[in-house]
Amino acid sequence: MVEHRNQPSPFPSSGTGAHPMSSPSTAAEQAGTPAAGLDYSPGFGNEHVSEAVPGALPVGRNSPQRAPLGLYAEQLSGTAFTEPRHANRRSWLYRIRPSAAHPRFRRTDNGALLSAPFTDSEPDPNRLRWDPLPLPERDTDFVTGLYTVGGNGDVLRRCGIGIHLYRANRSMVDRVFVDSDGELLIVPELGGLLVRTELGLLEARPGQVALVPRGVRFRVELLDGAARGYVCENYGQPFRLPDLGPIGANGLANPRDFLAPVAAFEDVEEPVEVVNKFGGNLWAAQYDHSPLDVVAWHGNYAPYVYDLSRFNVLGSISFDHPDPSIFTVLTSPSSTPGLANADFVVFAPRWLVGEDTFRPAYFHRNVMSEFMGLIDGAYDAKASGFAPGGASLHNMMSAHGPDRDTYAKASSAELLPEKVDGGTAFMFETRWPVVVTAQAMAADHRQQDYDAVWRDIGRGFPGTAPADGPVRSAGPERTR
Ligand SMILES: O=C(O)Cc1cc(O)ccc1O
Ligand SMILES: [Fe+2]
Repeated sequence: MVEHRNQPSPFPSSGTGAHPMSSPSTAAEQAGTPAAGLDYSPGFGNEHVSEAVPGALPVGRNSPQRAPLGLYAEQLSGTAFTEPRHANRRSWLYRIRPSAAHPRFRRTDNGALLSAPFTDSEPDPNRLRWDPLPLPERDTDFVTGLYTVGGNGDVLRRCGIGIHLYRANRSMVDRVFVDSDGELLIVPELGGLLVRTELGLLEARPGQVALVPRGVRFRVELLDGAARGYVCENYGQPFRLPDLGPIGANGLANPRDFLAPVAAFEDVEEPVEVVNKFGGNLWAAQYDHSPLDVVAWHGNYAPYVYDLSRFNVLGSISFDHPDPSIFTVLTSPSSTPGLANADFVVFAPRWLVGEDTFRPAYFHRNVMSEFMGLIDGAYDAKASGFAPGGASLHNMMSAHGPDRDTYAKASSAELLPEKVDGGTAFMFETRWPVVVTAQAMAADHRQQDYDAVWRDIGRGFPGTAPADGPVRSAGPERTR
């Protein structure tokens, strides 16, 4: 039997224990720490290794007879034990108490947090758009402030997504949330979040996204007075980086820019409410301690934060508008190659140089369903009506694209190289039609006449052949 308790740790001591704020580690500095003051361990899907107290990690094995420092060893599996190595996600946690030491969960109010399938509304073929969700008037923390817009698939079959908004005006206090139904991709639009997870701390501000894996307990604290944003609850396979194919070994979201936390624990022996989303409902249990008590961990199942400004935007340098799949940050695959359960796609600042090209999003109908949000500024395919914090849904096969004003402008613009840097929009694109909840259909902030943005578009034929006017690019003539 090997006794590790008194051996020096072979791992760098990067954690901060009960004092989670500390100066950035070298690794985090190299990767560029978006959150000043927090340590991170960089690399998407890496086998991270972190201990808040030196010697807390066992050496050479996961589950020694007695874990170091009297800690309890516990495996957290995010994929089936037998999934292929490239997809397999699990971490080993070394904690003050085993997670098993908890009282009974009892049903609690779901509030506005709902799960697919939704039975109180019908799939709707109409284009839908919402103004920003008003900020709460009453005390509202991140969990209470979750508001479901729609979703698809089936929460119990681990397929599809839930699409939520959140708005909050206070930090979670003495309570912790865990989503057993899926991982949470959090997209802040207003206000920064400090996300205290079992595996350590993340900071996510507008322009950054945070992901909390299925089953990881966390508490959200507000860094600014109020917070609002979007959440993709992914019931399906965990988000991963998309394959790059002919793009090559680099580009789009680079793995090193994804930052996992380092171990940081709280040793709290006071009542803590743990709210567990399970099977579409909320359940709560009153613990006599904080479950955020992981002193050390290692593995590849971890939360992370990603700064969208790190996205290496690729696009056409000749002509035509590429499909927005080139803007995929993360993809949750289905069992059909190339068919995503969900893609997270970002429309980040970029140069447009296409010759003889209609440069904004084209008119289109798509078998995939497109939910869009706006983090700041404006989206270049919509001249008005799509505000930061707002949302749109272009469901399976619904006809959409540039609004009337955008079309008029872009189809007659002089095609000089142009930087589109007026804002950052994103899309949750998903394989199945999105069913909108009854609450989001009936909501005051839903726009009643989104169709109007395409009204009065004149007929295009017979038209006038473009002369050598501003519509034409300065590029060479092509013959067909
Ligand atoms: O509808 C949208 O605005 C999203 C979108 C953008 C784009 O550039 C091409 C296709 C597409 O669905
Ligand atoms: Fe679209």
